[in-house]
Amino acid sequence: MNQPFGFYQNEIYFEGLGGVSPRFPLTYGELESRAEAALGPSLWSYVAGGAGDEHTQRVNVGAFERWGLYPRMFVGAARRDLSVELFGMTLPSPLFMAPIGVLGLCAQDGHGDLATARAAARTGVPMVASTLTVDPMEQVAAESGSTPGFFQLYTPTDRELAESLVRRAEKAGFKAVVVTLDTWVTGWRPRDLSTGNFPQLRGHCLANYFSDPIFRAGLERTPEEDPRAAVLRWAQLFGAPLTWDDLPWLRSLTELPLVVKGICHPEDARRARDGGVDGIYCSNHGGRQANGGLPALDALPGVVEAAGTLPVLFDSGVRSGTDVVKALALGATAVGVGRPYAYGLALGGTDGVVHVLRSLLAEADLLMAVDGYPTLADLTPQSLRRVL
Ligand SMILES: Cc1cc2nc3c(=O)[nH]c(=O)nc-3n(C[C@H](O)[C@H](O)[C@H](O)COP(=O)(O)O)c2cc1C
Ligand SMILES: CCCCC(=O)C(=O)O
Repeated sequence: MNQPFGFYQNEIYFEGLGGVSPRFPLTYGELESRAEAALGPSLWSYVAGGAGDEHTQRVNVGAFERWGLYPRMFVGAARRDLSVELFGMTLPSPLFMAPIGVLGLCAQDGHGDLATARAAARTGVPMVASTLTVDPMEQVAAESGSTPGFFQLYTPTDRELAESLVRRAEKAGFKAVVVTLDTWVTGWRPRDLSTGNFPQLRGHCLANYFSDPIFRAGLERTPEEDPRAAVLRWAQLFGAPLTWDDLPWLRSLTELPLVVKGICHPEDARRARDGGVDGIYCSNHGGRQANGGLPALDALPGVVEAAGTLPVLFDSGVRSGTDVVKALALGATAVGVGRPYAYGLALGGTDGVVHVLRSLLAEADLLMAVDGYPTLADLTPQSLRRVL
């Protein structure tokens, strides 16, 4: 489904909904409540939960309500073009799927990363595959068809292992490497601490490590023979607390476009740009890591300015097509959806993810039609007004 988006009117009302299905929820509230029932208490609290009292998570979402889009008339936006250039590729829309570790477990059959990659293939919306997938990255990459996929790296303390993961990602055909900087240690997450529920510690979602020759070489017995020891080894290796001194090494890991995720301060954006990255990913991890209170959307304009000509990817709090449009107007090149697509996966596998993505795109597209913004270039900070 790589056609330009701009035909939703016909698709939605006359052509069998174009992947948007009335079987699935059309409001975020209903999506959330049905996902809660489908996921069950422990997975639900892991996916839906955040750091501290989840203030940051809430303000991430609330920040979008503080902006309003000016409607413009006499524009004749009969056809919209939502396509975007990113890392030398033309994507049909600016939407992408943010990396979600444990995503695999959200599908009824436990192979949600593969189901999501199939949704990427069907929609043209790229998936950023987490390091923490249930199935190895090679299998995830193979399911995404002609839609480019990106690999998200959690940088282990063992550099050889990091290098091996990146080599495998290149070989598997991923088109960019996204290094997540804000999660070398897990944040204070009361919901998970109270239940002792960290799926990774039960050995879930560690396929990329357990299948890795460097990881395996560091074990006395294989993960199949002694899964407990393998999980403990993983926990020791998981996250390197990186400094700016490590950026040249990260840069040297690959010739693929390198993106750094978790940047919210303009000064960090500037230093990353000067350090040779190809993209800046403004995100506060959906409020799961720190409860510092800064909505990611409020950090976006400063990051965009500091990034200069580099593309800026954005996530954290996107719940609707109007949110996508507002993030674009504030300067994002591409906008990531997180929890909502995991909920779609929980409800309906690949079809559920396609539904969520197509609903977001349909709503964004229709907003651009009605309010008179036919292309992404028409969306600028001047298109918005602060309303609260
Ligand atoms: C259950 C869950 C697991 C996540 N795992 C990862 C991960 O493995 N790597 C990563 O960079 N970000 C991870 N994230 C963060 C997302 O990429 C994204 O930043 C966040 O979901 C955005 O917030 P939102 O979902 O509230 O919009 C995870 C988020 C959730 C909800
Ligand atoms: C150690 C955390 C890995 C998954 C993740 O990023 C998240 O749960 O937010």
